[in-house]
Amino acid sequence: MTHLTDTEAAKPSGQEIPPAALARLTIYLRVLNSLMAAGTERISSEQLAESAGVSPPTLRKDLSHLGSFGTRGVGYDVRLVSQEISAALGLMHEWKVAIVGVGNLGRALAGYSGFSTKGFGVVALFDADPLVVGSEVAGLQVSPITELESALRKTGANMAVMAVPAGVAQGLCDRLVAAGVMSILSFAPVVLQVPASVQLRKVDMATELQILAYHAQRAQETENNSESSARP
Ligand SMILES: NC(=O)c1ccc[n+]([C@@H]2O[C@H](COP(=O)([O-])OP(=O)(O)OC[C@H]3O[C@@H](n4cnc5c(N)ncnc54)[C@H](O)[C@@H]3O)[C@@H](O)[C@H]2O)c1
Repeated sequence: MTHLTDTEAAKPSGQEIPPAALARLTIYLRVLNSLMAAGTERISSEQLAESAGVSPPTLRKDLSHLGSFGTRGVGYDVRLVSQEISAALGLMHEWKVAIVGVGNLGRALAGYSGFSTKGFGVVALFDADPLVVGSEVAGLQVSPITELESALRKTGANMAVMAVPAGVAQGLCDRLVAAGVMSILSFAPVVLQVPASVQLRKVDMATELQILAYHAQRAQETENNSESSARP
């Protein structure tokens, strides 16, 4: 069994972490944070890999993007690795999130307590509907979308979540970018254009469900084929 200590070597500088590794780092972070909450101080790479559902070599390769965690022996220091991952993911930074569109989804996101525990504070809510503007959601008053730029400045929001209909998404996205928001997460089912310097992530649930349906169908086909070939 391989154990590693937390001795830190020089970090590889300026290298971009591949997207698949980045996604897995968030899983390691979740596992490490629950271990920390349970009072666990050290963990072997095998145990951490198993809890995260990856192979130990994958785990070690992913963590190598953050630097070397060193010598064999006593396992990973849970707090240290969690801090390193948080730093690499930009989570030591204070993220102030504005939610644009306070309908079904925006309202649910605004009230989600998991954001603040992960370092994302919702600081502003915007909507265009006069019935929604001025109402209080998750302790914040919904601002009119006409005040987007001034309220972003006032609150210092540096990240935005768009939960608006597809038809208005590009226009609002352009306004967010012009106001200096460089990180945007959109739920609108539409392709958005942003300058290369802006990070845009899209959550497309319909596409995810279609991919899931494809895999479920493939699994069913494989099962049917193996059953028919097993028949005498
Ligand atoms: N609800 C879901 O489960 C779900 C799932 C996947 C994707 N989506 C997508 O997320 C988006 C929001 O979905 P929803 O269910 O919350 O819709 P919704 O109609 O309940 O909410 C949309 C909100 O956007 C506001 N809005 C409209 N135009 C605006 C503008 N120009 N400026 C600011 N606010 C504006 C509306 O007033 C409304 O409050 C949609 O694009 C939808 O397709 C929703």
